[in-house]
Amino acid sequence: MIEATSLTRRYGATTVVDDVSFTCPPGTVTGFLGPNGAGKSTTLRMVTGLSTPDAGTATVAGLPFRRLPNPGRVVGIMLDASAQHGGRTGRETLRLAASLLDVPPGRADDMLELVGLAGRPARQRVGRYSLGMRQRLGIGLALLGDPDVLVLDEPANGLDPDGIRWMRGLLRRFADGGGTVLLSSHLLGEVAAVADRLVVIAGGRVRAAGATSELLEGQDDLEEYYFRLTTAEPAGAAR
Ligand SMILES: Nc1ncnc2c1ncn2[C@@H]1O[C@H](COP(=O)(O)OP(=O)(O)OP(=O)(O)O)[C@@H](O)[C@H]1O
Repeated sequence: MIEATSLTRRYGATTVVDDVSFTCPPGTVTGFLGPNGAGKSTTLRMVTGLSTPDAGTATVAGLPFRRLPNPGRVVGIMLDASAQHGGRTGRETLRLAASLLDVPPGRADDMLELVGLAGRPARQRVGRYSLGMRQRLGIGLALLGDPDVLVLDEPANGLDPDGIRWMRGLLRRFADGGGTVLLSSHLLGEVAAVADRLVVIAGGRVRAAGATSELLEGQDDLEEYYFRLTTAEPAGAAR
């Protein structure tokens, strides 16, 4: 599971993540929602040890990410699907990652199959991939170490409607098998379709958090509800 407690991050005089707390229990998908610049990526970077909080803590499977003995086997991460070397093929990318994680090379091929990149796409250079293909490769990389936890920044970005449906199914099955998923998005409708729980942030502060069914109960217009949540002043904002 993932536990964030009062996470805070400042850049210069600006607090971009302000006292953010949430829990992602095993067996659930948590959607982390907010508009551009809300602080989602910064929070995910703190959860995955890429950025050090100015205050607060984040743990994955009970430990701060940097203290996990074999992090790739515990948590699969996709923060930037375009971060892969463009000169390697999809298969080479996964094979190399498999050797670094010390998983059998055959697992790389299994992942290519799983994410729909087996065959010709596996032999293409990643630099030639569409954004949707990069997202698929990123998911394959995240799943390579057979982790219990997935942390994904905007995984639906660049996927076509079919791809989005595929991604939902994959994440649902992962969670139904006991896994923990935390994924970010700008789009409430898209996330509400798969997430059991939602954490909505704006201006670095949590605006709403809880079970999706409870938060959305009686809300006929998701867009309007989301707009209200993310533009209203947060409770106790005067500080
Ligand atoms: N390295 C940095 N230095 C200075 N400011 C930063 C840095 N990284 C992020 N920020 C600022 O922190 C704020 C939150 O950014 P963040 O990327 O976490 O938002 P986000 O919710 O992921 O947005 P988006 O949906 O656009 O990706 C923004 O105002 C951004 O400009």
